[in-house]
Amino acid sequence: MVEKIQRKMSESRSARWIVLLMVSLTMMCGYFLTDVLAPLKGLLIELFHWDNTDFGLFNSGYGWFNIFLLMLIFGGMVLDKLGARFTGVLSVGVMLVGIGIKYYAIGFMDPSRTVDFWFFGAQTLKAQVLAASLGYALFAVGYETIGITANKIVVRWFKGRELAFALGMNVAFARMGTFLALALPLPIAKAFGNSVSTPILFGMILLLLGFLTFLVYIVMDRRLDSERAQEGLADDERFRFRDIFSIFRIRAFWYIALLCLLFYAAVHPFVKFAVDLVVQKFGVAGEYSGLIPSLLPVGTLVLTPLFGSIYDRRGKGASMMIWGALMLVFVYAGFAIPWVDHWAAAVVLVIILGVAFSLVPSAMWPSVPKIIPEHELGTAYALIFWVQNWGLAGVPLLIGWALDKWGTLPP
Ligand SMILES: NCCCC[C@H](N)C(=O)NCC(=O)O
Repeated sequence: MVEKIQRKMSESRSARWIVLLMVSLTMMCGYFLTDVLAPLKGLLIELFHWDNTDFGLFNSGYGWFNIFLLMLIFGGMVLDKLGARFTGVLSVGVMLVGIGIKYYAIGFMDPSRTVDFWFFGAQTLKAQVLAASLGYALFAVGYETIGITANKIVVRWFKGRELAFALGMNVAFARMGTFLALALPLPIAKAFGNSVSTPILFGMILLLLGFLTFLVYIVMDRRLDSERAQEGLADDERFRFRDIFSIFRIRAFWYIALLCLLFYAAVHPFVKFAVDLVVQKFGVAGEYSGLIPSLLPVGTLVLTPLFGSIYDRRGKGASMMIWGALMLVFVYAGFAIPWVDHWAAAVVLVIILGVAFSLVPSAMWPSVPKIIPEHELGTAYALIFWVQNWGLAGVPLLIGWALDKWGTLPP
């Protein structure tokens, strides 16, 4: 009996849910670290004299290597060529080095030191901001690559079964990471005498635990491979560089990539600046300011798997994405109208944003394997993330600059 269960890994329901849990925990730690500094903006300004542009620049660092050095696309190709196990370990390693640099910059560098350099003209920057941004840029390479790796793993284990629900669960874990990143860093920093670096250290320890859970996945995935090899079902179709061009020729791929760019560029920067928005526009007192933005990931925790399971049963992915996009327009119109300034309006808008932020990802990610073959999936997800990263990097920079230029309150 035991032997039968062991041999039939591919059909074991519990095996695939354990794989999902292990990989999702790794991702959750990455998501925590991505936004760990978001609630600490006030402390960065108070203790290190960062301004909005510094904060915007730091956040834009997220895309520097992924976009300009094409690291994300290479990550996708490595994934398709060398497999999810190798790519996952590499990604976590890169994340740890990047976050280590950021920890050093925030915890040990002199905040008043500046550096002069040339980049489209003479520039002077705070050395601490530059080092933290470079660390963040490196971290983001590993983090984005683990994102596409996780998607490919879930597709491998769940294709033909409850795929959208599983991808939705994976996103839900990620959102839990974002929620913890909004809720925990400030209390942790305060508990350690206003130490901005301690929450980063806490995140690094979490990521090491996430690495251990990834190792559990590796063991199970190896067994699945040997089972498939015994049954003569080994995945022998290999990715070739020219497959990129066949991905480019699929029109639906471009629609998804474009929606991904516009949608995520609107939502993720909101997470970074949301605390500021509820304080300054909706007049919410400082200590409660993290609560309203944290409703966003909490709602998506339940809704993303729910919408995913609806998608598994009924389809209609395109309609779900269209509805999500329309809701987003409504929400930002509400944020932009000056007389909509009651805290209750902020709560309602964030809840609607949460519904939109569940609808679109729960339909978008499982739509990709419907149009792209599995051996090109890593590269296809990477290309979509690459397009998306332009927005993730550019919009925070734009917001920081706009706040410094037109913000009515001092930074
Ligand atoms: N700060 C999180 C950025 C996540 C970017 C990533 N490329 C992604 O889109 N992941 C899927 C998701 O829905 O978060």
